[in-house]
Amino acid sequence: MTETILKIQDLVKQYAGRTVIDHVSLEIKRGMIYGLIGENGAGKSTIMRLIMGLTHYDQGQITLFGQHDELGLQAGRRKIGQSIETPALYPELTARQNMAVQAANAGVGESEVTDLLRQMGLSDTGKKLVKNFSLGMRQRLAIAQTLISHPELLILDEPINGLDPAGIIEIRTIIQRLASEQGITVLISSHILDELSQVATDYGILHHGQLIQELSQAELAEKTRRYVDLVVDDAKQAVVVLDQMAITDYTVSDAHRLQIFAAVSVPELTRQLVAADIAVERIGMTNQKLEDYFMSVTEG
Ligand SMILES: Nc1ncnc2c1ncn2[C@@H]1O[C@H](COP(=O)(O)OP(=O)(O)OP(=O)(O)O)[C@@H](O)[C@H]1O
Repeated sequence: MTETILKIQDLVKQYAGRTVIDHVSLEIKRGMIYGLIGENGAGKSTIMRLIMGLTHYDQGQITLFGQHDELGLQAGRRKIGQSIETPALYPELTARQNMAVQAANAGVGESEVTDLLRQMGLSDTGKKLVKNFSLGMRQRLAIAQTLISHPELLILDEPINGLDPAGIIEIRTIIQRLASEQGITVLISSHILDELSQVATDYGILHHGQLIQELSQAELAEKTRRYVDLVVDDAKQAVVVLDQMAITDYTVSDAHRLQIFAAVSVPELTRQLVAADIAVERIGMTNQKLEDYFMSVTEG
C-alpha cells in the first residue's frame, strides 16, 4: 500500500473567532501531486502554514510521515521543502549567491547548487541580480531553494500565479519531473483550476475554508470532457435508441436528460431519435471547461 505522507483530520483554525479552516480532512500519499484549488481567501495558505507549524490550529490533527506528536511533526517538517507566500529571495544577489546562503545553512556543497540551478533552467543567469529576474525565474529559484534540503514533500504556494503561458509550462514540467524522476510528493496551490489541470494527480477544492470536493485527475477529466447533452421527452426510450446504435458511454441524469460521451454523429443520432418518435428538446455538444466546473462546484 502506498505510504501516507500527510494526513489532515478535521482541522479547524479560527482567527479572532472567525473560522477560516472549517473541519478539513485530506490525505496525501507518496508520489501524489495534490492540487489545492480555491479562490483568494479560501484558506490555502493557512492550511500550508498549519502543516508547517507556522500557526496553530484550534482543533483536529495533522500527521506527517505517520507521526502526529510534536517531536514527530518537527522531524516530519524537516523532510518538507516549502515556498509559502513570498519566497525569501535576496534581490541584490545572483541566483547562485541566493542559493549559497541557503546551502551554507543546510551544509550543501557547490556542486549540488550547480546541479539544482541546472535542473531549474537557471545555469546561465551568471551575474544577473535577482531583482532583474522575471517572475518565472524567481519562482524557479524559489523552487531550487526548497530542494536544497532534499525534501520528500514539497509544499508550493501559488508557484504559477501571475506567470505567462511559457512560464506556466516551465513550472509544470519542473514539478512533474521532480515527482517522476525524484519521487518527490507535492502539495501545490492555485486559485485557477486550469493552471494545475495538467500537473496535479489529485485535486481538492477549498471554498470558504471547507474542502468541498476531492477528485482524481481521471475524475476531473471525466467531468470536463466533451459530451452530447440530450434533452428528450422520455430518456428511457432514448436509451433504447442508444443501445440500438451500440452507444454505451452515456449517463442518464434524470427522466429527460442524458449525457453521451462516446464519439457520436449528432445529425445521425437526431435522425434515429426522431424515427423512434422521441421528441428532442435539445441536442448539442457541450464542453464543460475547467473553470466552469470550478464555478459550478463552488457556487452550487
Ligand atoms: N494572520 C491572520 N489574521 C487574521 N486573518 C487571517 C490571517 N491569515 C489569514 N487570515 C484570513 O484567513 C482566510 C484564509 O486566508 P488564506 O491566506 O489562507 O487564503 P488563501 O486561500 O491562501 O488565499 P490567498 O490566495 O489570497 O492567499 C482569509 O479570510 C484571511 O483574511
